[in-house]
Amino acid sequence: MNHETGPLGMSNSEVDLALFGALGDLALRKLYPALYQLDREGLLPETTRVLGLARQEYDTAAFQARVTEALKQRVKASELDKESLKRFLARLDYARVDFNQVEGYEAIRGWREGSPRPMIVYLAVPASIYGSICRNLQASGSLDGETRVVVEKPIGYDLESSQEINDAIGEVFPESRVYRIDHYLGKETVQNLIALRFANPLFGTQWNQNHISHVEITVAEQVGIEGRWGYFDQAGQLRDMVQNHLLQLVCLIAMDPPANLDADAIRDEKVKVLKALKPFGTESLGRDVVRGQYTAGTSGGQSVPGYLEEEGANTESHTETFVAMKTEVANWRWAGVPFYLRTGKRMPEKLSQIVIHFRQQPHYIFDPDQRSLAANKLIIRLQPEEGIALQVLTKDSGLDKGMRLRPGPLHLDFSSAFPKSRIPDAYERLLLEVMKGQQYLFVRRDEVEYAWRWCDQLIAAWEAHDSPPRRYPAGSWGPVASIAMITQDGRSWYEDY
Ligand SMILES: NC(=O)C1=CN([C@@H]2O[C@H](COP(=O)(O)OP(=O)(O)OC[C@H]3O[C@@H](n4cnc5c(N)ncnc54)[C@H](OP(=O)(O)O)[C@@H]3O)[C@@H](O)[C@H]2O)C=CC1
Ligand SMILES: O=C1O[C@H](COP(=O)(O)O)[C@@H](O)[C@H](O)[C@H]1O
Repeated sequence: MNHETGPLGMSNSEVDLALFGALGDLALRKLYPALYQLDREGLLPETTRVLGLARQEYDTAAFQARVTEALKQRVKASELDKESLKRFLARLDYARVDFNQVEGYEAIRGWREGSPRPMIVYLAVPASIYGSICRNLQASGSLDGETRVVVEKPIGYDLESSQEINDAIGEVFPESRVYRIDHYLGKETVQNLIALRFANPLFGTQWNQNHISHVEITVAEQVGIEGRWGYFDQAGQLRDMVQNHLLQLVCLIAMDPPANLDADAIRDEKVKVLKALKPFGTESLGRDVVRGQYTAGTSGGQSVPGYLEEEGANTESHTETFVAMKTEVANWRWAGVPFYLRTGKRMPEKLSQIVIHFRQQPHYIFDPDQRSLAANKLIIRLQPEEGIALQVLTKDSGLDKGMRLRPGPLHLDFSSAFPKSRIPDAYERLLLEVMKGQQYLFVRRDEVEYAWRWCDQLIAAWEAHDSPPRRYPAGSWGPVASIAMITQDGRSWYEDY
């Protein structure tokens, strides 16, 4: 094992992890599989222990059995070996606690008795109870000056509610010990964006409005709302996906080079991008933003219900399950370069990709019929099949082709380029970084707030117009208007890879 050594001679990642919401969806689907994989790869120090906290009547053995069941559903059988599983389960304890009652928090102190390791408190619970948990942790004497807290998105529903939540966390934890998760920042290719942009002079010199004509970001989900009507109908796709994941991607594409890789150097640059996002006015709202809601259709060859027929649905709902928009980062580097964003549920496939479209050569000398081909594209695929492809033009081979051009990719497919390395899930990376005490992949308070500020003005404009979302059948690429939105600029959503 290779862990850096920290204070007290312990490795920086030697920690105790208290997991609030231990029997919830996020914990079962994402956190235990990620912790298990870290353990299996030898990245969890032997001393690391996990205390699961929830209000159900379990004992440690029943909890371990529930975690085993979750791992069997989520981890490939070939990666779930007996020895690793046994070692992982031995780290787990359980305590039944009502998070709103300070009395139950004694269980944490008991579990921590004598531990020299810092504690990580992971709040896998609704944001509405973050404040109450932080206060109870403090009142029960469970904290020390090293405890870190991890919180999930969405932080609030708008700027005001996010400020209340962040204030409540901030009364107990300084910003340097708050880790706000946006799991897109843990995805392998998203981190590669930083390497690609700032390690390659080839791109560094071209990365601005002189050389880039437009940027596309598609985050398409095949799933619907997965039984989360209660949460999703209050949120909608703008709050659920754009306010956090898509705006983080915009930041990483548009930010200026940070002075170094320190968390605050990176986050300072991201905040500048959020501040420079152009707000929508009445005219641009109608032209540059499309909201959609799925109706019944097919997904993966199966018939699926429309949004208004999902379990628990309110048939009057105008909540959007799809958004497409054209926006701009109004600054020196990006003025005049459209950023086209689209994200939706129940699309034909799961596909997250960024396409950087470079400008054409100023003077074109090849076949006029091929002129539309004549621009390079950089395609950054986040999922599935993570990879990066640069589309370049070469001469078509063959004696009869003359100087015909042929577009083709210079392709880096991560799984074939690095065949032995498993691509880790985002939560593995993020958990590891919290354990090491490194914040650069986590979102600072001002980032959350500037992102809300921009979304709030858009939501206010929608509410003022109160028009229903456009319908699109499940299994399609969204409302036709989202295609018209980009074709009105003489462009189209990129579909090949
Ligand atoms: N699920 C996901 O894929 C994602 C989730 N998130 C965020 O992660 C967080 C957790 O989400 P998710 O796992 O889906 O939520 P769940 O509702 O599935 O899980 C929450 C857990 O917290 C427990 N809990 C809630 N209130 C209390 C309380 N007062 N006392 C004791 N236990 C309590 C619940 O217990 P009980 O079952 O008894 O109510 C449950 O175990 C949320 O902030 C969510 O927005 C973010 C991205 C994706
Ligand atoms: O945060 C969320 O993300 C998921 C999509 O994540 P991905 O890693 O599968 O792309 C989304 O389904 C969910 O609604 C949202 O809350």
